[in-house]
Amino acid sequence: MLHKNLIAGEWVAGDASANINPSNTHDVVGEFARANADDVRAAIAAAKSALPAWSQAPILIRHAILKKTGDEILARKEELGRLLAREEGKTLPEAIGEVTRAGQIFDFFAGEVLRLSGETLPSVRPGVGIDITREPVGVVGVITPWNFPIAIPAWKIAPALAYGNTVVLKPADLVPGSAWSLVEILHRAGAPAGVVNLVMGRGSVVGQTMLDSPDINALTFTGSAATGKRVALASIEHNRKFQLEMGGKNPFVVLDDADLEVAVEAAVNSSFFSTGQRCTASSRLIVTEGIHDRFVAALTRRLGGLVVDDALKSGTHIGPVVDEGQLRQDTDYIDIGRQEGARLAFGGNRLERATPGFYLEPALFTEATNQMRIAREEIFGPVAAVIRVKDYDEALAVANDTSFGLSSGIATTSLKHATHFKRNAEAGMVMVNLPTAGVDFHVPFGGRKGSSFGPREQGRYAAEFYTSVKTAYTLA
Ligand SMILES: NC(=O)C1=CN([C@@H]2O[C@H](COP(=O)(O)OP(=O)(O)OC[C@H]3O[C@@H](n4cnc5c(N)ncnc54)[C@H](OP(=O)(O)O)[C@@H]3O)[C@@H](O)[C@H]2O)C=CC1
Ligand SMILES: O=C(O)CCC(=O)C(=O)O
Repeated sequence: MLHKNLIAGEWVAGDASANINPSNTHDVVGEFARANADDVRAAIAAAKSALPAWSQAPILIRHAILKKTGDEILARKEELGRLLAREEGKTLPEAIGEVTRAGQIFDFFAGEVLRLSGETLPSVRPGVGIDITREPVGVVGVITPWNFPIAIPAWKIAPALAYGNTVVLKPADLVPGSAWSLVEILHRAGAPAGVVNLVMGRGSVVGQTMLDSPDINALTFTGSAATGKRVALASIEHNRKFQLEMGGKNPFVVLDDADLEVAVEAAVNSSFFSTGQRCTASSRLIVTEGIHDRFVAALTRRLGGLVVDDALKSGTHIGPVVDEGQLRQDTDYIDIGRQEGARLAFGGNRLERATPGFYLEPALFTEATNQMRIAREEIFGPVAAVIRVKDYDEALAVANDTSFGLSSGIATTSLKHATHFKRNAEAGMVMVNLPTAGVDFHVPFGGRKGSSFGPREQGRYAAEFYTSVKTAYTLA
């Protein structure tokens, strides 16, 4: 069956592209239609004409559609989790966790529809009243990456719809299956024609046509810094609101006084779970010298016990890398690390398994410095470098010496250091004795410096991007 694009409420065919399972490249997950530029323009036009009715729709209708969508996602989390693990390569428990998060996000924003509010203030002028209200921004373009195939579309589409906007979604070409399922659920849940449009296909065609359209009023993007820059430049050109979530080079600090077990578990999760393919993953483990050798020994032992295998197999801890291109990027960086003089203390080899897939042993470097490319550039794979430092002050300085600022973590039993780190880490999110990755669905998500641009995503803070504030003055 060809999975078609959804444009103006109709399923529209297009050139078929095969969605391949990275755990087994002989396994075709499904055939998905690729949209062309005309399809994209039709989707944008449909979103524009659906906007007036949707933005005025009774809030109970908007609430019901989002709630129904969230409930169905949660009811089908095992099945959708299998699809996600099969197309992206994260393990089945990780994939079911992501689907669950997507369902919870829809439920959360279904609730937000009923909590929309404004403010009434007195004016400095006698007899004048002021109302401050929020209105939809309009047609929202959503461009998403491959590493969270359902959660990222969910955390962009749910608030867009809750606040009365219409949507054109372009999911990553590598993983259209989960996005297609999400849109199909929304369609059946009653989203009117044109309110949610799905245009699958390549970024260079589908994404670029969205960037070039004067009729997209706001664009929300997650992906690489290079594409983020294109989104920014095109959006400025079109006077469009935009929001970018890009890379990370997140530090995880381990202090002498850390609980070793807590530190190792948080580091393994931060650096290697989800195959290191999270913008919140930690690829810099900054360790003070009193615990350094014990930490490296314990971490290496732990890595030796991890199973890298088919994402759907029970007992797999780390699934495959998403595709051949990303695998090449990971192994290139492993070579770069060696050439730069870091010591490969564990792993880094390509692995053969029962089925042909993109399997890579987790790679741990030691004796790295923060100036090396492996410590400065986003790798986006199961590769981490340990940087030895003297004390907390040096650890904090190294942690902040990066052009990114998404997430930051520390393992310590010292309240003083934990408190100081929370205040002084130059990142949008700080974790104490917890992994740098794996965030809640109901609180703000986003970073600083080169990691993010624009208002925060998720939770109530999402309203900043998806609404436009109006201040009205009335002479009574
Ligand atoms: N912050 C994060 O969460 C992520 C960071 N990355 C980083 O980016 C690197 C490369 O990954 P990649 O998937 O290529 O990232 P991209 O930035 O290319 O992809 C993100 C999204 O942008 C789309 N896109 C690509 N080109 C354009 C364009 N000209 N106009 C509009 N949209 C476009 C992509 O489409 P399509 O893929 O269909 O061509 C995809 O939907 C990774 O190795 C990693 O370092 C990647 C993913 C997520
Ligand atoms: O760590 C998380 O839970 C979210 C990570 C994420 O959003 C990303 O990698 O794009």
